[in-house]
Amino acid sequence: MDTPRIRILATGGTIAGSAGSAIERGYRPGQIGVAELLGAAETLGLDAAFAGRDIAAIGSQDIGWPQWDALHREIVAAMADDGVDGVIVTHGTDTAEETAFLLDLTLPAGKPVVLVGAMRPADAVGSDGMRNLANAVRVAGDTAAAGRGVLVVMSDQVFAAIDVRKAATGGAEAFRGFPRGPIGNVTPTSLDWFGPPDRSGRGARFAWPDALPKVAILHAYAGMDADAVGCSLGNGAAGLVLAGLGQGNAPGPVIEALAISGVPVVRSSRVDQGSVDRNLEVDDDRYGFVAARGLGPAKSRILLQVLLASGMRDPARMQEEFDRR
Ligand SMILES: NC(=O)CC[C@H](N)C(=O)O
Repeated sequence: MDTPRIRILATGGTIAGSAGSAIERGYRPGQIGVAELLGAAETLGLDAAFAGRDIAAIGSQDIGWPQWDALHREIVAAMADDGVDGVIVTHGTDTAEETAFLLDLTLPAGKPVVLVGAMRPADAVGSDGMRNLANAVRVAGDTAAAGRGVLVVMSDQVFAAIDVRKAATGGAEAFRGFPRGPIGNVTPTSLDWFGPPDRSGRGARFAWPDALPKVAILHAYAGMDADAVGCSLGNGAAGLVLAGLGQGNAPGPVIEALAISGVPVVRSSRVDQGSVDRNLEVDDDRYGFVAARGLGPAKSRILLQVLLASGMRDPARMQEEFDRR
């Protein structure tokens, strides 16, 4: 293949983070702009041609609608540009799963779109940023990366947006995939996919919304009372996601309050692994709840926001979307 032409959209995060010294513990994410990032990437001698754009320079804990809207617009433009073969988004790791999944729901299968981050700042000893970026270049430049949805590259592994979660607060290998683990292994000089693309030719699942409605996540715990439900509704939540116990459970009074909340309710789990299925201990049919299946709370919230933005209200229709992969 000809030298792949990669567009890099920078948003910040630890991959652009700096402590000012290799032995400094504290650091600030989003300190290194795309020009400097590209300069560093050029020195690696990768077989790729780069162009870049700064979308934001933030820790991803601060990401939200304005950055997502800009990012989506830039990626759509890059997909339509004959001079671009693949897109890389540099991103903080804290909310990479949310951004990746939102883009996954709203972009057509076409050119590869790859999110990449780092767990150690650029000037730390053993920084993982440049290796992850080199790996992302390898993936974004591979035509077989298209048709797999939005991808996340971390620690020599490729994850699909629908599976990926940040599963550890520290260490370079902080990302896991559920229910599928990684769908490929990557190094700067190799790329192995574990199967063929599963989304080839698919259009965008949802149109890009005009805005995302307010949806709250309620984290369940032993002894939880129903206050959180009332607070969220009082603050204008248009939907609620329960980060429930085990299979999406919560104490009886919480379930009862959710049932009469008058807004769509998705039951997910605070547990990292496994799915939440319908009508196991909670009678979803009776209460009108939606079971999150394989999606964790953060991604359940994104999907519920997109469904609400599309005008959907019927829990049965919503369940079909949560059942889809
Ligand atoms: N490893 C990281 O990228 C964390 C830095 C920051 N909290 C962010 O998510 O952007």
